Amino acid sequence: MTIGVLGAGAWGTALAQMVASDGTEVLLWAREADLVDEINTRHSNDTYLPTASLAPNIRATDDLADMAKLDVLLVVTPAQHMGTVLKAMPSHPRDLILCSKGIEAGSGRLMNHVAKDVAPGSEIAVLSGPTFAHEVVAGLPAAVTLACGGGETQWDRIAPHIARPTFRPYYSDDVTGAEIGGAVKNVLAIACGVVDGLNLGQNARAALIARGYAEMLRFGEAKGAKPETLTGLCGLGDLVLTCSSTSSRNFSLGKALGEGQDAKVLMSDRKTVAEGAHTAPVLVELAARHGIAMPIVTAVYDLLKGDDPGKVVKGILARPLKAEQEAAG
Ligand SMILES: NC(=O)C1=CN([C@@H]2O[C@H](COP(=O)(O)OP(=O)(O)OC[C@H]3O[C@@H](n4cnc5c(N)ncnc54)[C@H](O)[C@@H]3O)[C@@H](O)[C@H]2O)C=CC1
Ligand SMILES: O=C(CO)COP(=O)(O)O
Repeated sequence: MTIGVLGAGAWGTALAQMVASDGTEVLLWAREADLVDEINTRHSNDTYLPTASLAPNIRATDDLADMAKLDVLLVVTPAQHMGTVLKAMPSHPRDLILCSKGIEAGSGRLMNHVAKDVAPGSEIAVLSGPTFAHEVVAGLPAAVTLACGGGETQWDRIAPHIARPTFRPYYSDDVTGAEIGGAVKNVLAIACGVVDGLNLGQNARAALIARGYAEMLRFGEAKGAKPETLTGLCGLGDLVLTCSSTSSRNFSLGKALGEGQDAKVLMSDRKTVAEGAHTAPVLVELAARHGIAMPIVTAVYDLLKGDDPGKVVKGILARPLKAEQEAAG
């Protein structure tokens, strides 16, 4: 069984290191030729994961044809580029494990639909959960949802190649739920960062996490996700992690917005990806299409367009009172 990782940002690099930790040979695709060189000669990735000291059994390439020949491929590009990168491959491995967290702008498609369209012969799985790359690369314990479109047969085939003593996947067959958890929590993490940047306190943050989670459940229900998937690692687990720490790029982006920095400047200066900023607009569109109220997601969208944070928060608090468990509204 040969295995590789598509995308050498922080998460792709950490996943490569985690898989390589038992001596497995891992092929890591980076789009930057100088990064390929750096990984192969210095075993580091100073741009995206400066804390990492990579195993020598990780080899990097910038040739997509090398990746096509593998049996299992972890796909870890930013969500908005996944379709383009997969399309550029001459063929596709039998198992594609999608690790990116987002929804395709324009089409509104989840990543498993994007991948299935480009690689109809592959079986799709989704790996998602509370996993900061710098902790995983350091070998600290983490657990994830590994949702297998190919069911238990696919799980039996791929789980041994992902599970390591400090990295614990849990089986699910709910690919949609696993994806929705990761995509929606990124937007909610921006909102929690805003609360932090505005010094609105920990009560407000807890309220936002709980009400944001209600939005995630509502959206998940409309898209056919199982609610129990969203109570798990890829939903609530990841929401709690990213809504509580400046290690999250999404949370940090929100914090800067709350502190009054300009959204356009913040986005144009970025080298790393804050997926929530790309997911928020498309999520607002999808929520409208499904007739679902997602006021926190909409507030994040407004902030990213440049609305005043104080005004947006006032608007959220001034909404009509309602039942906590009401299905919509
Ligand atoms: N960093 C983390 O702790 C975690 C990240 N993720 C997810 O993994 C995915 C990748 O994020 P990171 O590895 O953190 O990225 P990153 O922010 O560390 O690096 C940016 C990546 O984007 C790539 N890129 C830029 N322009 C591109 C283009 N036109 N085509 C293809 N690739 C391009 C860069 O080569 C680089 O690999 C995201 O969906 C993120 O939500 C998931 C779990 C944890
Ligand atoms: O998804 C993540 C942790 O599970 C990483 O979050 P950020 O992309 O906000 O840094």
